Amino acid sequence: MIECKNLVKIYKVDNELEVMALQGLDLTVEKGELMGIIGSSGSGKSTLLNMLGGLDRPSAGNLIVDGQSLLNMSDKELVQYKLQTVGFIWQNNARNLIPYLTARQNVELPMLLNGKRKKARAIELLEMVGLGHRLNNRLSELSGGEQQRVAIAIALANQPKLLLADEPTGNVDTKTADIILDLFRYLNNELGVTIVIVTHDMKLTKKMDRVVAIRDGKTSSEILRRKFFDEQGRELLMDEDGEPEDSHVELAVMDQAGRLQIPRDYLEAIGFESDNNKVQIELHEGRIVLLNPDEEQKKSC
Ligand SMILES: Nc1ncnc2c1ncn2[C@@H]1O[C@H](COP(=O)(O)OP(=O)(O)OP(=O)(O)O)[C@@H](O)[C@H]1O
Repeated sequence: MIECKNLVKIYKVDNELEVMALQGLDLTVEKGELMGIIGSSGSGKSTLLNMLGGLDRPSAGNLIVDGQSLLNMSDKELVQYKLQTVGFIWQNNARNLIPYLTARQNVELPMLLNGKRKKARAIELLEMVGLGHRLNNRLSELSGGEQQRVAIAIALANQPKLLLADEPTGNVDTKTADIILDLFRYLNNELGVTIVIVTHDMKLTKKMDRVVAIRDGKTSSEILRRKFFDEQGRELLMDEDGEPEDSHVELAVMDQAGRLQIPRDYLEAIGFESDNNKVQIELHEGRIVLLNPDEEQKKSC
């Protein structure tokens, strides 16, 4: 569904300063996948989502979504792409919603922009997100979690193949966040829509099969759900409460040139100083070992 290769985004600030928000990012997302993206503030998560949603254009690299290259698209094609291929859900749902319209009118609006007005479809979508009983309520009469569900129905209005959500649970409590994630999972199963969710919430990431971590504008690691097997080699399916502590494993992502990012706390554990930019790499009994060169030199004296 998504093929990002060596994606670069440079922002120009005051026509002089350049900020390299994405520094050669690689990412593949399969059709029908529900996956998460995490990373500290400023790592490039929103920039990536904006590129995927066609809200901004990449500076270089390759970005293909549903067979369409977002680098070479004309402005007209980009408008169609935004209307038909992707749906967006923001943390601040004021970007999705119009407060003085009812839930149903809000969902009808994007269909109207796409040249169709389908009352029945709007009702169907609101029922799908569990708001069949709130169709004619104005947005201001709904709770934060309910408003976010209207935002999801709006994002689905034009039957997108890809749903992008930027911190969709950032403004709601933990219980509502769980309900919203369950809703995403339900929609993913029912409609087969591919879903990419940016989140800070590590608890949410524990509920996903795959989470990609971004650091300094690059994919640094992938957190994958581990598979557990019984004595006969059959896969054990866990319910959420029965999941063990080590339900996920984190793997570093290596780029095509063999480069990988080493977590800062690992470097600190070997006494690596941040003003030093070299580590000693050794092959030891079939394992690659990183050593602090200063410590090694002291030992050999
Ligand atoms: N429009 C812009 N103009 C200039 N710099 C920008 C712009 N948008 C983002 N940046 C810079 O690009 C980098 C990545 O920003 P981005 O918003 O993608 O990070 P993020 O991981 O989403 O952060 P957060 O979790 O705080 O939202 C940051 O250094 C940011 O200051």
